[in-house]
Amino acid sequence: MLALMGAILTLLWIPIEYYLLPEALMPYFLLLRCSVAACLLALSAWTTQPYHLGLAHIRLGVLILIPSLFYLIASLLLSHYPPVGLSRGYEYFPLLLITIGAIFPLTLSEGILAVFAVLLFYLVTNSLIHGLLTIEILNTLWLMLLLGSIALWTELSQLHILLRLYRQATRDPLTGLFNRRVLIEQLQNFMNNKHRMAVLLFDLDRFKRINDSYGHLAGDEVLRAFTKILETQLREQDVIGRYGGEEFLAILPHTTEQEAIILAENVRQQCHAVKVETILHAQLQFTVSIGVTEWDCNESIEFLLNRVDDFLYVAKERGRDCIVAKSLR
Ligand SMILES: Nc1nc2c(ncn2[C@@H]2O[C@H](COP(=O)(O)OP(=O)(O)OP(=O)(O)O)[C@@H](O)[C@H]2O)c(=O)[nH]1
Repeated sequence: MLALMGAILTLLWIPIEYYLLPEALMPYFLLLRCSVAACLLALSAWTTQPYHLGLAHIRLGVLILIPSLFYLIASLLLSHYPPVGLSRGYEYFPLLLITIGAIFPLTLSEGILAVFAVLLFYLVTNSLIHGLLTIEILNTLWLMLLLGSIALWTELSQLHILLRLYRQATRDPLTGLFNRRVLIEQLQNFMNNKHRMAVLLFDLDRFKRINDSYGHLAGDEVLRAFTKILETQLREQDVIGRYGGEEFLAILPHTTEQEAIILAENVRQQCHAVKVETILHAQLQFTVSIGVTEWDCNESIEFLLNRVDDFLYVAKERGRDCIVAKSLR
């Protein structure tokens, strides 16, 4: 969007330059502006789906590089003529460039890199024309650093807000695990990529009784304790989330049913070992029922989730605190 706006503004400035620039320079500036507009248009058309951080960095780099090169060439062309009103306008260009970063939610290192890239271009351009570090160059450098710091602060604030919003949209606030929406998205991603996987559905047993006997805060503590068990017993590549009230789902990529049963059994055993202390210092224990299934490459999410839910139901019917899978029925 920004590149498209830049392309349009670059072209719109041509009639103004036509009246203000020395006639001999006009063909060069016409060619320069058309080339810059074409590059910016190409950049605006270059979109990538899904979002790719590495490519986003390259696009931001190119977005800084195109106007910086434009500034360098325009300044060199104008340096052969006595300063006119228009060339004074070009002096503001690096200041404008350094503030552009403020539009993006950049990290500290990305922001500093962008500021230094523009500073470097400014220094190279002006030392080619005026020689190194005149008082005017130092003055502009100081202004650029000031604006760059403000841009950095804005970039970091934006990033902070975005990350907070992202967390709120994707995480369960009590446990910090992924929410149901992310779990479904992840399942769909694995299915689209035809990844072999196993799915585990956990349901804490008689959880209502825990709430009724010890209070909701104690119930919340149990949910957190179970989250810790899942995080320690499952592997780094596994996707864990809170599926509903006291239900949790885990997606285990590249895992067979047999391997998933072993991991589920570790979780079940660990629940026996953990004691949760309530605010009234009572020690309470809990158990979990688990449904385990493996994805059959041709089935839909609904089929997969219904099957694992059926297995969980059977586990409850069998008296709870057990695992049910196709091979264990
Ligand atoms: N403390 C607390 N309780 C919750 C939360 N979300 C859901 N619950 C409670 O979880 C309980 C679920 O109860 P049920 O669906 O009857 O299931 P259960 O008592 O675990 O019985 P079984 O699943 O058959 O073993 C309800 O009492 C909900 O109020 C939560 O975030 N915190």
